[in-house]
Amino acid sequence: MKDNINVAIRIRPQTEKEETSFASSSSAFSWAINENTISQVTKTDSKAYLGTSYTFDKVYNQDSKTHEIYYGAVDDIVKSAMNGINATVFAYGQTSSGKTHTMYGKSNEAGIINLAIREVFDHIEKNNRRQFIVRMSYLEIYNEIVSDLLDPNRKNLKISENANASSLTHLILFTSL
Ligand SMILES: Nc1ncnc2c1ncn2[C@@H]1O[C@H](COP(=O)(O)OP(=O)(O)OP(=O)(O)O)[C@@H](O)[C@H]1O
Repeated sequence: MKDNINVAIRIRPQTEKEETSFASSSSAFSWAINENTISQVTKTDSKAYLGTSYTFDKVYNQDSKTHEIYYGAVDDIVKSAMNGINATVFAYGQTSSGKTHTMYGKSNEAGIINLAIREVFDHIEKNNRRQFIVRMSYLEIYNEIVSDLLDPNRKNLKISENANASSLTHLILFTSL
């Protein structure tokens, strides 16, 4: 991978409500995708640029499937993690933008988490000369409260710094109270 940080955008299809309000709004604009750039265009002409464009490492349109995003933007990161390189994949976006749909998936479309876990265990199965220890935690950070979602009592977690971490790496640990 070329850079340490890659940003991919996924555009989700409009809901029926959004379609209706889009059709009736005179100030609404649309987005045109040109390779990795999205540009604001008038809603009637995808070539009539309104001036604002943003470029990302990857842009996936509303017809894209989660497995395309996984193999285009995530699989290399999971593979490097399996070779000892620290890696993070996270979804960021306003409410209802499609984070859960993309990361968690549905019964008919596996999410990024499912596909990543499958890759982790495929890698372990193919490398049976090495010993792997897989640890998992499942945390929620909501309104600055950290909860352990695997704890049936959902205790809030205390955040503390790891005193042994080097001055360059300030590792924040989530610990149970
Ligand atoms: N790519 C997609 N294709 C079809 N439907 C989608 C897509 N992305 C999201 N949706 C639908 O849009 C709605 C909102 O998506 P989702 O719940 O994933 O948003 P979210 O970002 O997790 O929201 P929140 O931050 O409020 O939890 C859901 O009904 C979901 O099924």
